[in-house]
Amino acid sequence: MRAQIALLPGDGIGVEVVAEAEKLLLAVAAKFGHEFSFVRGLIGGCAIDATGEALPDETLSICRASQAILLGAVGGPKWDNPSAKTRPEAGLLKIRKELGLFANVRPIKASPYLVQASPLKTEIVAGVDILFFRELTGGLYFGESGRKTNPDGSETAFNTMIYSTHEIERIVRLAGQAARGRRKKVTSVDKANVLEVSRLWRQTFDRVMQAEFPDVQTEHVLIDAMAMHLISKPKNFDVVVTENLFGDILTDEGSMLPGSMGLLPSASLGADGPGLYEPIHGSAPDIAGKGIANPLATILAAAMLLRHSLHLETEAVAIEKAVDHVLSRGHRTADIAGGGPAVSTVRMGELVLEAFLAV
Ligand SMILES: NC(=O)c1ccc[n+]([C@@H]2O[C@H](COP(=O)([O-])OP(=O)(O)OC[C@H]3O[C@@H](n4cnc5c(N)ncnc54)[C@H](O)[C@@H]3O)[C@@H](O)[C@H]2O)c1
Ligand SMILES: CC(C)[C@H](C(=O)O)[C@@H](O)C(=O)O
Ligand SMILES: [Mg+2]
Repeated sequence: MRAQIALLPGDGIGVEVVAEAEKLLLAVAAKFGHEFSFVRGLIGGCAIDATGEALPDETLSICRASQAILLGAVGGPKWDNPSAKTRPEAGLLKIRKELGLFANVRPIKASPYLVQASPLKTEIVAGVDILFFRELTGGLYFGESGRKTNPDGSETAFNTMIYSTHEIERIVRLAGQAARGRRKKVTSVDKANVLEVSRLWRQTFDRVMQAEFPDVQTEHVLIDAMAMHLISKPKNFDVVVTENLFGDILTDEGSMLPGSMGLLPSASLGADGPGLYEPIHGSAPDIAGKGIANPLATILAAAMLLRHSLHLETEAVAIEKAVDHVLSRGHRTADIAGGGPAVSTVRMGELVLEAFLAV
């Protein structure tokens, strides 16, 4: 098949990990006879430096003209000034909103080869397989916000958590559909004991699930309790659906089940148009430029890209198997090495490539 893929490496380790995923995509094209063309775009801090905008129009056009987008990460201390006109993260929020990418799918699967990499006990993490659906274009991230100076010179700032029925319905539907192909359970996470938005979320979830997915088991868990259950009994969860900020926080926490942020990919999907694929982690300024970042999250995001946007299931599975193989042989980047010997970002990319070419 022919496909155009937009590459947006972004900032910090984004550049390092996207380079490794790109090599894998090139190898997929060569091995399976596809024609992939890559177009590069600026996003985040590098885009602010070059154009003054975190998401230049040109990048958006490139993305709209592509079948899928692979993104590294945005942000870093250089652009952290709280009074700056714009921030790198604004570029990411804008691309999600502009492309209507309301569903952020984040699989959290503990590899049998990596149980030692988790700070949690083996009996807790072994066998964990959770699929998060994080709503991505609503909630506190996109509600009305502002800042004003009070008469006494102090300041007040606010953000608004806002959701409408149709925004909740569409993400709940995707979660219900996914559960049907899995263990048929959906957990909805909210704060309905306090927030009006969560009460609407809960009612809408119940209505959609009862009417359209009566065969799927459902439960509600409050966000604070979920933060605990996620690490005390993670095997209780199959599909989890939640609003934007709760999903952001819970999935970073959840990365400690497999053992590292550097292992978790994600897909951001809309009703139509290109999907956006990225690791869940950020630009990791503490390790950027050292060549030690784990590229597996981004390589696995490339596998999700092949599966969801290009419908190349065999190719996606081939990449996932190559990653498994490399981990089964004991190769580790520093984040999952537990102080033992570690390979570099580039070497990990090469090892996956070799394993991919060998099968
Ligand atoms: N999607 C994104 O682009 C995205 C996501 C999260 C954070 N950010 C941005 O990234 C910047 C840094 O944020 P942060 O430090 O809070 O979060 P981060 O995810 O960048 O890093 C958190 C910790 O995890 C480690 N880590 C992350 N990815 C890793 C990898 N692939 N291999 C090994 N270790 C890895 C980092 O070294 C760091 O110690 C901020 O500007 C933030 O806004 C961007
Ligand atoms: C960088 C930031 C805007 C982003 C988010 O909060 O969505 C990140 O943390 C993520 O998880 O993709
Ligand atoms: Mg996050």
